[in-house]
Amino acid sequence: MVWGNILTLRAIQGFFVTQSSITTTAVIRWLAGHLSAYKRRVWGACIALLVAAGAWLLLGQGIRYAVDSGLIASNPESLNQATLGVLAICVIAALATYARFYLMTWLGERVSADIRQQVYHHLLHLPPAFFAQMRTGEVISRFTSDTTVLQTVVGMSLSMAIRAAITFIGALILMAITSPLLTFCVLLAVPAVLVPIRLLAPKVRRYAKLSQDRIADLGSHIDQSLHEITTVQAYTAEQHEARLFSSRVEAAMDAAKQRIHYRSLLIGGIMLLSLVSMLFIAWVGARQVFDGSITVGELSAFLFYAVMAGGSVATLSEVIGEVQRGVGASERLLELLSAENPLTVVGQPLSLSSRRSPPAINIEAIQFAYPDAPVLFDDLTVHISAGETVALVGPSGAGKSTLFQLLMRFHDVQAGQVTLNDVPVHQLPLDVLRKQIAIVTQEPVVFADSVLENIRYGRPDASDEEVHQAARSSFAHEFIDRLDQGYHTQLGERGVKLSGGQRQRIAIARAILSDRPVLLLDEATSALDAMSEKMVQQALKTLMQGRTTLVIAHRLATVQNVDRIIVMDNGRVENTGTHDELLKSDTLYRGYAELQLLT
Ligand SMILES: Nc1ncnc2c1ncn2[C@@H]1O[C@H](COP(=O)(O)OP(=O)(O)OP(=O)(O)O)[C@@H](O)[C@H]1O
Repeated sequence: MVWGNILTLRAIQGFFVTQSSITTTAVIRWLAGHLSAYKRRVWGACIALLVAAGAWLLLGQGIRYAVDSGLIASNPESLNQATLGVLAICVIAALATYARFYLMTWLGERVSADIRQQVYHHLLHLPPAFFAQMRTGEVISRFTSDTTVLQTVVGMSLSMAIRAAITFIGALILMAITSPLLTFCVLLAVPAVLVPIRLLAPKVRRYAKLSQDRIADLGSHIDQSLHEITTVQAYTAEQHEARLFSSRVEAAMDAAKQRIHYRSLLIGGIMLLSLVSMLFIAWVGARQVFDGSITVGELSAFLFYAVMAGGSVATLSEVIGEVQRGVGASERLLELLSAENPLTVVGQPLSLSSRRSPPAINIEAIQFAYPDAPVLFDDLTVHISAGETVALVGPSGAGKSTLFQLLMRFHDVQAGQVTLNDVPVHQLPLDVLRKQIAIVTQEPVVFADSVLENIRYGRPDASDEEVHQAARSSFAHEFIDRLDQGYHTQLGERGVKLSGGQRQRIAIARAILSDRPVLLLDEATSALDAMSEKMVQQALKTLMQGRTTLVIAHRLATVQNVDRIIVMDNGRVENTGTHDELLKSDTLYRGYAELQLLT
């Protein structure tokens, strides 16, 4: 099918917009978009910035007045006036600086918090294939360190850069009023100062991004090794992990060294060029005082402005590196945001005629391969009637779990279609489709939350009593009751405080509570002891009534009584029938049954 081909093509090309196509303009537009939600504070910060810069500039005039009318003219009255004036200017400058600092830091925090939410929301909707391609540790690093860089850049560096730019322009104007000749000399020096910025800033930015990438590698290493700490320690792989980590730390350090090198060059180069220019200007100025074309006060004011202008350029040179770092961090976050979800509704969105009654499931001549993997299903057809309970059996790798994934549309088929009540899944909004299905996976998932909330995950609006009822049906109530704080016991990350069988019963309770018309059970009772399994099987049997159920089971004892068994091998349906029929007609199935002493 054409849509299938288009989707695969996109998936093969990868999820990302390539980094080179994210321009600085796009980054600025993106950040400006976030800032525009807080216009009043942005205006407030700009006004505070202008007032502070203006006050500092006015200080030069105070100095000129104090020198010419006070010092040189030996007039104490003027000197007092000038001192009071300068004091007032200082107070205004300090108040405006407070307002600027507060507002800009607030904006930095706010924007990075908003960006975290935007990126997280986006990621939540990306398909599992994206996370198979991108390591979660890397994603976490982009969240934490890149947004922190942005927070500093928007909150501090950007305001410093704007303040420095305003001060520079203002100082230049006042210098021009004081002495056009000296200002001309300053203007001659400006291009020289810009040369290192032009040459070195792109390098700083490149190495900043590389350095963040290396930090992300560290994040994913920590994430993986600490999550699997039991395996690491069981195989006494601590040394190996430490060595690997150390090599990654060094790689991050190397990238950082390059960034620091170019940043230092940038700062040092600009410093040197501005100081040399200042020296030259002071020399020309002193000669102008000699020939009487300017007063000592004017020269003092001019030098004050020149120092301010030089200081602004130095600030700019420092924060430009930081801003480049922010652009690098933004690029990495924009990359995450550019990842597209290929699983969109194709054509006119349809709905299901009845959301409550169990649907018929049809898999029609599908073709499917995982990205970069050989074809798994080639022309596979499976029909499941409404309300039927069907077991899928077959050797490992036959494609049983993949069928579940296709039913929930975690991947798209490349040809053919999967339908629910004759509605193709690719024409159903994803949430409508997935709200039809309750799944218990091979490795039951338990979140770091209370037992109550773990079960309620299946239906967030369920009452406590409904949660207890679901736990009773999955035979989980008894062990939950024995826990320290019963249903309020916190289960720890990934449910580490529970046994495999207990986790499975929590997952089954969640599925029971969710009360959805399709039930997918992937080895749902494999971790239970014989006694609990028997009880849970009984509970599942009741649950399956009035639902369309697909069960994957390696142990045939658990599926002997289902309506139909489908024997799969190598992505193909080998046979189908009841347990007794298959015992007679299917050698693969009989072989299984004999191994499990069921004959
Ligand atoms: N995300 C993936 N990317 C690439 N290949 C995959 C992916 N998931 C599964 N496969 C491959 O697809 C094939 C079918 O896997 P699947 O998990 O559907 O088998 P299964 O019948 O459920 O096996 P088991 O009974 O061991 O769970 C296997 O060869 C597997 O290696």
